Amino acid sequence: MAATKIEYPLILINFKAYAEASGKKGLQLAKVAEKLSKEYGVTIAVAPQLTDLMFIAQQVDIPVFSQHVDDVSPGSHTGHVTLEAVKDAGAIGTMVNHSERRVRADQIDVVVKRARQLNLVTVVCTNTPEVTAAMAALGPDMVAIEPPELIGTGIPVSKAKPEVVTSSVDLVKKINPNVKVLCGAGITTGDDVAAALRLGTVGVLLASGVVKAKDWEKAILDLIRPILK
Ligand SMILES: O=C[C@H](O)COP(=O)(O)O
Repeated sequence: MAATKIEYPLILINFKAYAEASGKKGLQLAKVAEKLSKEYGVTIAVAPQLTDLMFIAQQVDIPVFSQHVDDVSPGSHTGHVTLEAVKDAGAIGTMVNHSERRVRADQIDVVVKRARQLNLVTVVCTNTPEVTAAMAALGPDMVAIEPPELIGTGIPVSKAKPEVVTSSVDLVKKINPNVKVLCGAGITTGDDVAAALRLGTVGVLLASGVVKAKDWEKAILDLIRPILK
């Protein structure tokens, strides 16, 4: 049964649509994350592929997020993903507006408000400090600043564009200090995570650095090194 509470710092691993983390392989990766999370007392959450959401949420005791959700209520909406379905699947919450799955600001607003009513945690992805500020005004639990040009490059935002992260953190503090800030794009090593935390974030959102690693356990162990309790 997936965990129902988030503690920070947070390492959120997005499985995207990578073949390496699809179906049973996705479950194996989530199990590795769960094992290391328990062993080292670090919060590691996963965002599996939507088709695997319930399958994985039922079998791991770490927070599980949906990668995306639509702004529709249950009903006549073929091919859409509702917040209710994500909750039924056992997810703690959802990401929304990932740069690979953008949605309109008015739709994000609906998702954030409805998610709050359903006690689901929201992570709104953003691309610039200005957009981060605008999204923080909607009151999600977290925003995740990710310059799209660094995604999947292995060049960490926390080192390559620290000013983007610090400006986002500063703006969010002014606009809605309750909103927590993650950063992502190119995060691969523990040093990248340490840099992200030094810049004022509460954690990272990452994908390829773990999903595409030859040895998942080694990759995650390196990532959590700076936050071991
Ligand atoms: O959701 C994750 C982000 O898009 C970062 O992806 P990445 O870690 O492969 O650069």
